[in-house]
Amino acid sequence: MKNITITVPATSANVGPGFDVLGIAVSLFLKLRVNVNPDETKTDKYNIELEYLGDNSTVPLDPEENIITKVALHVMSSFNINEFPKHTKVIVENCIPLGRGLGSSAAAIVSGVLLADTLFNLRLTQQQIFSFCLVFENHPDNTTPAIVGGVSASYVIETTSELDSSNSVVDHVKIPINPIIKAVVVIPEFELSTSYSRSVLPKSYNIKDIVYNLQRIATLSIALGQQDLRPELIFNSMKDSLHQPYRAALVPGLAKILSDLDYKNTPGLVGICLSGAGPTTLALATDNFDLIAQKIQSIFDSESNGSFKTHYYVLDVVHNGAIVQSDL
Ligand SMILES: Nc1ncnc2c1ncn2[C@@H]1O[C@H](COP(=O)(O)OP(=O)(O)O)[C@@H](O)[C@H]1O
Ligand SMILES: N[C@@H](CCOP(=O)(O)O)C(=O)O
Repeated sequence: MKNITITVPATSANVGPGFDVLGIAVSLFLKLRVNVNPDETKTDKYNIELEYLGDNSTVPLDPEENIITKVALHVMSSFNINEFPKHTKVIVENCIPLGRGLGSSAAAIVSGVLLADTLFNLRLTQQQIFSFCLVFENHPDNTTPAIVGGVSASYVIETTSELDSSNSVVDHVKIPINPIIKAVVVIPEFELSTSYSRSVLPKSYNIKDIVYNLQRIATLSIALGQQDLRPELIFNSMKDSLHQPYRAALVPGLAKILSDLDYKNTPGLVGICLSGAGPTTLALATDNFDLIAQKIQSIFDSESNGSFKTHYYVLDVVHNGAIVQSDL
């Protein structure tokens, strides 16, 4: 019997102005416990048996449909491998809420690539891992920090087309973040798929809005790592004019949260934005974490007329990214 554990963190993409560029790894995890037992007689499709712990009842278990195994099969097929080793059992423990803007799909994709890599000792380079992930999620702002940890900025080169990212290459840089900063995420109890939340964005933008974000992404990438944090600099740098204004209609309360809370009226708060494609909000903070979360929750409550509940976590930034432990 051989055992592997793959752990991949949740990620909060965009961090305000960095649409499809910036992401931050935070301490909620997807964990795969894998064992390979060639003596077991049971044969499932592709030799793989999947089991989810907890409530992930909407997730398909068919290996061709499930995102983790689908990604692993894709990676394997590019090495002419068509089935998992006999008999492979994967137990999935997922603490990343689905469809909430915390990178659950990115974590699943990364885990699928690492699963294939580890089972078959493919020795994929980090660049190959990035490229395989891009086939399934054509913006690298979640997958990069899920792989490398911390806060990262990524760009894509050699994209052949929107549909075929297999020849694309991702490069990235890690952005220092002051260790006193934590991530307060307030999570509405409804799902918002990333593809739907992308569909409401305009096809073209006014140059004023583009410059607004360019100015902020540059200042934010330095401001986050400064030893003497300047809350006003981070707060103003985390504003956005490319996606949040359009997504506000999908997230009741978001507009008021972004306009009412600031670093002056909420001590400890250094910046606030939509997490990924939503509906979660991300507040970066140095103190008063629970109070900040409760303030955000009360706006969600009043603006949604109680039509949905929320819960929150105070999370650490995860500096190491995905981890594979294996006795293979
Ligand atoms: N651990 C997982 N196993 C299988 N499918 C998953 C897993 N995590 C996410 N998914 C799939 O990804 C979908 C959510 O992806 P997406 O809309 O991009 O939202 P987000 O990545 O922000 O959570 C889920 O509805 C589910 O289909
Ligand atoms: N840049 C993407 C990020 C989506 O993140 P997710 O966690 O919601 O999948 C976007 O804003 O669409």
